[in-house]
Parts: sequence; C-alpha cells; structure tokens
Amino acid sequence: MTYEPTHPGPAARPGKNESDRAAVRLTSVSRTYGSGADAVAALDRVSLAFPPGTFTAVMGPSGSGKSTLLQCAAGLDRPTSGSVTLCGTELTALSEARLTRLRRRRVGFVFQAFNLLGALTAEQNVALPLRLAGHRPARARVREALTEVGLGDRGRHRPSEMSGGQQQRVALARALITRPEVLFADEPTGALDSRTGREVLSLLRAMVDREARTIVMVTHDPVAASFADRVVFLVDGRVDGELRAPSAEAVAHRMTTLETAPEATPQTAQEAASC
Ligand SMILES: Nc1ncnc2c1ncn2[C@@H]1O[C@H](COP(=O)(O)OP(=O)(O)OP(=O)(O)O)[C@@H](O)[C@H]1O
Repeated sequence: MTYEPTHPGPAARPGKNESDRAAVRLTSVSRTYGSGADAVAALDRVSLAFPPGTFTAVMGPSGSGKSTLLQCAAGLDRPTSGSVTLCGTELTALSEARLTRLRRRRVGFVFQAFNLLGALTAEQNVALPLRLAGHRPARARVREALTEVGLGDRGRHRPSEMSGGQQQRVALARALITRPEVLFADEPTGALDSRTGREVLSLLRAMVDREARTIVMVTHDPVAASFADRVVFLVDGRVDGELRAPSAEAVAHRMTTLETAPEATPQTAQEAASC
C-alpha cells in the first residue's frame, strides 16, 4: 500500500467542461441559521461543481461553513435558497421520503467519529445500510467490501477489538456497500494518527482512481488535502478560490493566508470555481 498521494493525469482531472457533467452541483446555495439580529450566514451564495471521478477537499477556518456545505451537498440539510443537484436530481424539491431514498442509493458518508454500532460485528455494521434499505445483504458482498478496505479477515470482530484505523476502514466499507456514486467525508482522518490517516486516505484516493467514485472531503489537514485533485477554500461561507493538484506545502501556505486575511473573498476565484 502506498502512503503518498498520487494525482491522476491531466485527462482525469476536473476540466473546463466539469459543470456539464457534475456528480454534485451547488448553484448559489445559501444557508442561514436563526433570524433577525441573530442570523448566521453559514453559506452565502456558494456555487460549486464536483465532477464524477474526482476527489475534492474542502478547507477553511473554523466556522467558515465546511460542514454546512457538506450537509447541503449530501441532502442532509436544506439550503435557505439556491439549488443542489445530485447526479442530475434536484434535491431541494424532493420530499423527505424521496430524499432519504436517494441518499441511501447514491450517497455514502464517513465521519470523524466512526459511528459504528459497538454490539455488532464488522460484517453486521457493513451490512446495515442494505438492511435499512430493506435488502437482505449477501455475505459475499459484505466480505468483498471488507476485503476492499484490507479487512477481509476481521469480519467477525467488534469495533472494540479493532484499532481506530481499522474502525474507520469498516466505516468506509459500510459507506461503500451500497455502491454510491458520491462519498462525503467529514474529517475522516481527524481521530487517527498520521500513518493510519494516510492509509485511509490512500484507500479513498484508490477508490477515485480505480472505480471513478466522486469524493468530497472536509478536512483541516493539509496532508489529507494533498490526496485530493483540488482543494476548495471557504471563508465566511463563501468560496475563496481553489488549488488543483495540491501539495501539502501549498495548502498549508494558503491556509495561513486565509487565517490572516481580513476580507479575502475575490469574486474571480469564486467564479472560477463555480458551475
Ligand atoms: N445548527 C446551527 N445553528 C446555528 N448556527 C449554526 C448551526 N450549525 C452551524 N452554525 C453556524 O454556521 C457557521 C458555519 O458552521 P460549520 O459547522 O458549517 O463550519 P465549519 O467550517 O465546518 O466549522 P469547524 O471547522 O469548526 O467544524 C458557524 O458560524 C456556526 O456557528
């Protein structure tokens, strides 16, 4: 297993026509919490396209709207205004029931906290999304998913018998068992040491390169971001530019500028990243 990020060739990177075939597209999405004097604009007219088969990292200072962006893009939260399409389906118009069905079929999630059920074995945890969708999961398919993340021999272990990295890999297998088009990851390596984190990131990278999955990952870590094809930066709920084929050093440097710039929201950068 390689622990170094490898970026695909230029043909596989997001290109000029990416907005024509976006796996996920946000158009002028705003999300405001509260109202009146207490209103917080977590997202402010964000337009972004995530092309199929690409790995995007979302970074920005604390409170810049990263998690809100992920939640709106994944259909877990509804924007106050604007539009979100997932694989061509407009989410904002869907009923809760249809949204839930769409999420179960097309979207996978991985979080910082692995969120595994402690009473269940790895196999049972991985099978859970299929059971929730009313299917009887084939054992071979569950084992295949665990093998894909390097845990083919750990199926009968419970989370308490596994390391943090192994638990996150079980969570990854669980997210992928439904073969979703898009995987959303919120700080997936936040609770892992750097070596284990890189193993998980290598797996994510391989899923994009080998299986053309689309990954959108929120992270605070420049090294984690360097595994992505591009990094989108948020400041105060707005897109503040992006880096393509990012190195950890370039991301770290950009983050330093973001943390110190008072009003760094050039419109040209937002337009460059928009659909
Ligand atoms: N449920 C909520 N109610 C009120 N305000 C909220 C809620 N969720 C988020 N916010 C506010 O919206 C803004 C963006 O929050 P969000 O969690 O998206 O930021 P973030 O970039 O993910 O932050 P962090 O890196 O600290 O996790 C913050 O000012 C936050 O306080």
